[in-house]
Amino acid sequence: MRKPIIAGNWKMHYTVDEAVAVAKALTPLVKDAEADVVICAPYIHLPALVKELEGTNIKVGAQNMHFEEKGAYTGEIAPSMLTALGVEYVIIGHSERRQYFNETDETVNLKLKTAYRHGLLPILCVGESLEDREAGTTDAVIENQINKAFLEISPEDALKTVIAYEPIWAIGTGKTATSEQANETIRAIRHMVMNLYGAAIADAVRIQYGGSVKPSTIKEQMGMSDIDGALVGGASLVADDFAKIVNF
Ligand SMILES: O=C[C@H](O)COP(=O)(O)O
Repeated sequence: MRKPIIAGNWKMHYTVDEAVAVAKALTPLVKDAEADVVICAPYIHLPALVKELEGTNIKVGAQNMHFEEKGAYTGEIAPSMLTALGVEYVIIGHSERRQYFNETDETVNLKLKTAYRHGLLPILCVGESLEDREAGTTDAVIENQINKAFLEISPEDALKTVIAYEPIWAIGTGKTATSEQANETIRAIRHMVMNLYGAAIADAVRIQYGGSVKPSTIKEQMGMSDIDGALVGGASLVADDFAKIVNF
């Protein structure tokens, strides 16, 4: 039985004070959640959020990190900087990083390896563009992302990964993939994981859906056979809305 996991990705929103206020409002609303709850916030919010959420059931994640341990990488953040704060999760390979910041399948693979080495739990994002979907290449595109992401990664580490399936055309557009579409692709991803690691790991690995998830869509999505949670952008910014999603 896979435990659901709902993660909010606050992207580039809020000042530190605003972020803390949302976290404070969210805490009592999700305290009895059956799902794992994570908030992935901008780097400068992380110390204050870890402090605010200490002793609650809400975990804190980063939205990216560098794959190197340290060095001359101006503007970057090393994994040990995150773990030293008490950050537990890190999003790797979000489509916005792939699209705007030259994230490649190779850097995604390097970042995953670094995350495991530091005990950070990665949320690995994969997904197709609208052109891919219309061309009927969705599964092939995602299989390539999955195979390259997990290159030389052990089954034990693979199991720690949360995979987020995010069709790029559904992110921030209000166009949600239908629950059936999302479930079908997530089932295909599970099959890809099985090809790499066998049935036991494929059955156990948690795979989220992301892309315009809202309080009104989550129940049906979570009722699907293979959807184990959600990576939520816009609707995670408001405590009431995110709580409704978490408490689906
Ligand atoms: O990381 C979250 C996803 O990009 C989804 O964002 P969204 O819920 O605003 O569509």
